[in-house]
Amino acid sequence: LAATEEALQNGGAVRPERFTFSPEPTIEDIRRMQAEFTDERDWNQFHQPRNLLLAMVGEVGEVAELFQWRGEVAEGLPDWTESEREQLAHELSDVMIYLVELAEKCHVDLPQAVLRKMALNRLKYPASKVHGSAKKTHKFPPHSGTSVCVCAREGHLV
Ligand SMILES: Nc1ccn([C@H]2C[C@H](O)[C@@H](COP(=O)(O)OP(=O)(O)OP(=O)(O)O)O2)c(=O)n1
Repeated sequence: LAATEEALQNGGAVRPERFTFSPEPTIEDIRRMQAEFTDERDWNQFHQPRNLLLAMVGEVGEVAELFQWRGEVAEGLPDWTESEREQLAHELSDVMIYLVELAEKCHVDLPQAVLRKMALNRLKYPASKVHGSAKKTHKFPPHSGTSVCVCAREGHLV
């Protein structure tokens, strides 16, 4: 029934089901688990913001290495082996772990910051204006991104 409803909404075309994540762990769960990991090892002394940023960028490089020289790959990575997919899962997790800890150490409440940023994205790229086009049709004036305060809940302006 759901597929039929979606097909009707899409003018008859059946889209493959979207891949979704598990609801847990939350970003706060990840922050807490990584905090426990670093506390247990007395590693906070090394985990200042700049070091975490460099560690994260290094892990982004490791993700890039997995895609290097392969050409474009289709969604779901159909031609990758299980081992290559697991390697990718490890490297993406490393990026996420360092990103979350970097945000923590910079006192950025990441889940809420994401909501505010998505609300700004919606304002900058109204669906009615940009539908089907990847062009940058509108730019904020310089510095407005840092001074505009948007209150957002669940990605919508309130
Ligand atoms: N000082 C450190 C070292 C590691 N980690 C954690 C966070 C990352 O999730 C993971 C990174 O470990 P490695 O530096 O060993 O990197 P890789 O797992 O990618 O191994 P390699 O670089 O050998 O491929 O371990 C950490 O929090 N702080």
